Amino acid sequence: MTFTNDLPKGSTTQVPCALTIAGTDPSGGAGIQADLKTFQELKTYGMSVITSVVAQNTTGVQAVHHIPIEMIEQQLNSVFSDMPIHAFKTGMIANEDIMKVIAEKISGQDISYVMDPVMVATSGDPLIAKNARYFLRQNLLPLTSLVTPNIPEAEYLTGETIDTVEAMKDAAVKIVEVFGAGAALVKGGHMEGEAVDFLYDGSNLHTFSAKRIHTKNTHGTGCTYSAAITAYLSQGVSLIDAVGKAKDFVTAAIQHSFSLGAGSGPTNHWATREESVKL
Ligand SMILES: Nc1ncnc2c1ncn2[C@@H]1O[C@H](COP(=O)(O)OP(=O)(O)OP(=O)(O)O)[C@@H](O)[C@H]1O
Ligand SMILES: Cc1ncc(COP(=O)(O)O)c(N)n1
Repeated sequence: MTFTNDLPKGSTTQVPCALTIAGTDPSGGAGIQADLKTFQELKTYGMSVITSVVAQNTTGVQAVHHIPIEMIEQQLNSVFSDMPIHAFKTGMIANEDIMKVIAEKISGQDISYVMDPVMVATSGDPLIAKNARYFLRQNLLPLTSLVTPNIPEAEYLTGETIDTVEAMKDAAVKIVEVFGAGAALVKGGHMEGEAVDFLYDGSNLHTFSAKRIHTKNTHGTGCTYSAAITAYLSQGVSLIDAVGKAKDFVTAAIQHSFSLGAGSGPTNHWATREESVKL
């Protein structure tokens, strides 16, 4: 893929560009902050549209403020009307009204769309309204190139209990074949043993496996993983290679994660740098 189209006036560099549409994390481990750190680390120009401001840290969520719908729409218009976007992702989309404005903006766009179907934070705090889950599945899921549910999210999307590797694979297939996602990556962070994820791309199942790292510092792993996939897609990397490279990125980020804060600490977004210092 080349990036000669739609470059902003005065731009001297051809650069892959990615957008995240998500909520914030002032403690810097998850949400928009994790996404932008990941884009930057992977040398993709990062942009963001904020859906909700979340007061949260490593111990949990303290408060949530949703950005008014008109302001979300304005942010989307600002970016989509002026900037090249080679891939985008969504994270926390808290309610149906926010989902609607995003769906309107992105339907018909021929750009890779990665959905992290964020429902509950690592801390257990809910991040989207329960009644909005159905809308997400019916209206946004069919617009995706890839959806990246963890086990509880895949259980919601499929309506099935997932407690085996076979059930994870079946869920990935069902999310594509029945609910219309472009592809589905069911993540095994919540299972025992190896950290195994299954990708169904509409034709084949692919397995991505890494050794489980024994750490409580996994705040933001889902955000970081989906942002890394989005960054690689923005660079024209194929879906399967993008997931494989992003898996290596998130595994290193967990391996070198930080024991910051009193709860589940953040991952290390610069862990794959050669000069990375293990703290
Ligand atoms: N302890 C771990 N060791 C190695 N890999 C892990 C570990 N925990 C999660 N992963 C991997 O990290 C990625 C994110 O998976 P996970 O299932 O945790 O997503 P998530 O639940 O959306 O993330 P989060 O914990 O941020 O909500 C997956 O590739 C998963 O296999
Ligand atoms: C704004 C926002 N989006 C997503 C997550 C999920 O991340 P995690 O499950 O790793 O806490 C989060 N905590 N905050």
